[in-house]
Amino acid sequence: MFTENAVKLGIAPIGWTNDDMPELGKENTFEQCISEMSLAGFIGTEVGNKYPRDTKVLKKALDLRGMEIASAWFSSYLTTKPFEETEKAFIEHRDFLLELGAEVIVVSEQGRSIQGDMNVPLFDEKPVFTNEEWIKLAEGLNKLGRLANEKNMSLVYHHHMGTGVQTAKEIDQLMSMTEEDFVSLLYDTGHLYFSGEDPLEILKRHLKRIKHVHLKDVREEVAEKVKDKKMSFLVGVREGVFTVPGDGNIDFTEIFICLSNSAYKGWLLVEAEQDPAKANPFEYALIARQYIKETAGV
Ligand SMILES: O=C1C[C@@H](O)[C@H](O)[C@@H](O)C1=O
Ligand SMILES: [Co+2]
Repeated sequence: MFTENAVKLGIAPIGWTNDDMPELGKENTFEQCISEMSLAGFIGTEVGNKYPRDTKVLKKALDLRGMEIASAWFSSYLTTKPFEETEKAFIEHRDFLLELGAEVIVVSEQGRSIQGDMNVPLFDEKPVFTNEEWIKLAEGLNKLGRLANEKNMSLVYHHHMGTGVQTAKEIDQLMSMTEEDFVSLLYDTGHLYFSGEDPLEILKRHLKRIKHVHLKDVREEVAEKVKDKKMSFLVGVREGVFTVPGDGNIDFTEIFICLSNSAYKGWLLVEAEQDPAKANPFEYALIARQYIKETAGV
């Protein structure tokens, strides 16, 4: 389905050790994590909290396994902190990724985010940005995107549950308020489905802006439970709302067809945070790899 070399397959470390809840998978080492990724047939990864920060050490460990860095998450606070603070941290993050050879920088606005609050009900209390916050966010992202472009890199914005950019309407608003030369979109299937959106519809609508893909599946019955029982995002993750493609309720067939028929070039990165004590990360990486082979032909 995908033409040769159009996409690269990666997997995030969050199934092995969870940066948002470091107690999940604390026993799994960095070396085990990247070895199992490679053994399961992936050639890339994003940076997790156990990865060495020394780029030479990190690159050597990855090179030994034929792996590379696709990107790493950056939390912006454009709506709540002075721009200069976010700018300084962003430049450091950009330069770290540049040294590692990454081409995209994942950015998610965390001003008033509830994604890290263990006890705040996800569906009742997500932030809704005011006009003033939207303007700060859009203007700030345009500036950060310019800084990314200076190094031939792209800023890819991560819409996320529990943040001010979660729903289809909010994604549309962000895309319309930012400049396409500076702000691209990270398409995360799991966050869209969990939010109650149609991932395929968003893909078709913003295809031209999408420069990075997170493949996450959702267990529908757990998503319903999170909503009904007013659980937080993190409790939902612990309960198993997310899983690897092929193991949940999203049918990726049309998604892969749409991406492969487009000009998309870049990473398809499996990202399925769940409790590694319940879902063995290596076993689930193999399930994902097999599903992608069968469904996307790569
Ligand atoms: O890209 C992501 C990074 C994680 O830290 C986050 O919580 C997860 O849900 C995600 O999509
Ligand atoms: Co993601």
